[in-house]
Amino acid sequence: MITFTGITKRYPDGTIAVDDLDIEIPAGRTTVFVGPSGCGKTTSLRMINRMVEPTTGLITVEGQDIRDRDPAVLRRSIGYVIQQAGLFPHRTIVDNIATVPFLLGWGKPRARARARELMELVGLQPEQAKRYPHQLSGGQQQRVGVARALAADPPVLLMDEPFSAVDPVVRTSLQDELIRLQAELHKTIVFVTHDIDEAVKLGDSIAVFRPGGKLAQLDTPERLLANPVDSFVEGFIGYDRGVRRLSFFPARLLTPRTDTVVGDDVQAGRARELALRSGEPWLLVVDGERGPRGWVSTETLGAADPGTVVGSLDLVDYGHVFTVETDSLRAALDAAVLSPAGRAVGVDADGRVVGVVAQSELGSAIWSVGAEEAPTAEPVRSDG
Ligand SMILES: Nc1ncnc2c1ncn2[C@@H]1O[C@H](COP(=O)(O)OP(=O)(O)OP(=O)(O)O)[C@@H](O)[C@H]1O
Repeated sequence: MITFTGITKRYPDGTIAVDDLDIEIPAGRTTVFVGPSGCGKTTSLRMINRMVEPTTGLITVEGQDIRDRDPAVLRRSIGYVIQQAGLFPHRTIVDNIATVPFLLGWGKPRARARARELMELVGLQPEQAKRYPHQLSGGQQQRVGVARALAADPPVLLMDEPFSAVDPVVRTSLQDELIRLQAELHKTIVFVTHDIDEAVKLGDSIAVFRPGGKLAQLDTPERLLANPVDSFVEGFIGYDRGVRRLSFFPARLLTPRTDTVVGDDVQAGRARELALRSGEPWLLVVDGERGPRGWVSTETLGAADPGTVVGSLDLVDYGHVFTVETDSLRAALDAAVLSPAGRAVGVDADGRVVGVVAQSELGSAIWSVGAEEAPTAEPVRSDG
């Protein structure tokens, strides 16, 4: 655990970067510092490894006052990852990763063996070991930065906007990798970002800073989205927080309809009867394996020869699907909003159709969870 008690940082020019901060950062979890530019996130982070010294207050790491630790020794026990990786340009990738083990006097063979192990852990290829940083992409350099921070297996990892300089696709994959690594390693991670979506995705808890270096709210992502303490926090997390909060509720809460799903070998006349009976303007057509083929409207069915099989009619693209067992209500809502028929197709893990959810049914599920605490503190994530 890391604790801040009454921490204030006033820079020599009089700027108060952090103002009387009290915070407890639990061990083995990810705590994200988030807030607008200049609100003291980086300063707070750097006080943990004594790159910045507080003006007043006490910081402890695992119960020990960090002022009692030699700063250089302390830093070797705390991994540090920054934007654009900060790699040594004239050292190979393997030697960049082995920096701290070298400093700890491990000896080159052992340090390099450890570095190669870490390259694999963070998803780098062995043949990249002998390259130099400029020969890697930005995303790969960030992976090297993470591997370097983990080299001596420190219990604490400080990450200062580590993924903000890469494009959104690479960024998503780096975030996914970090979630996977953390599930395995259980480090005490303090992660700085100004992106609330990144904070919600990665954080077990989120500390929202307000201008002037004060803590506005410290909470789980789900509680933060449900109950922002004031208008500053509400404005910062965005007024679409209600929709984002649906990520914490499983799509299993929905009951997909099956009476509006027809096989592609069913005749149009029969399908039209089904549609009329269900009162639905669209039927979902599936193939012999229950894979989705597309939507057919009652108009198309009405205009078709009753003896024609629906699979040969003009079908409308079924859009995105959601996986009923593993996706969230938000994924189901996205699927419904993006569907040309205004209905979401729910599938099982093998992509077979489980049923269809209309916007009205989604609406009642969303309404029913409105005031509820989410069943899980972790966003529901699909495997895919
Ligand atoms: N060395 C310094 N000397 C004087 N003022 C500083 C120094 N470093 C930071 N500051 C000021 O302290 C305040 C907090 O800065 P800090 O970098 O901690 O904020 P931040 O929340 O991390 O911002 P960003 O998201 O833009 O990185 C800012 O007003 C900044 O200008």
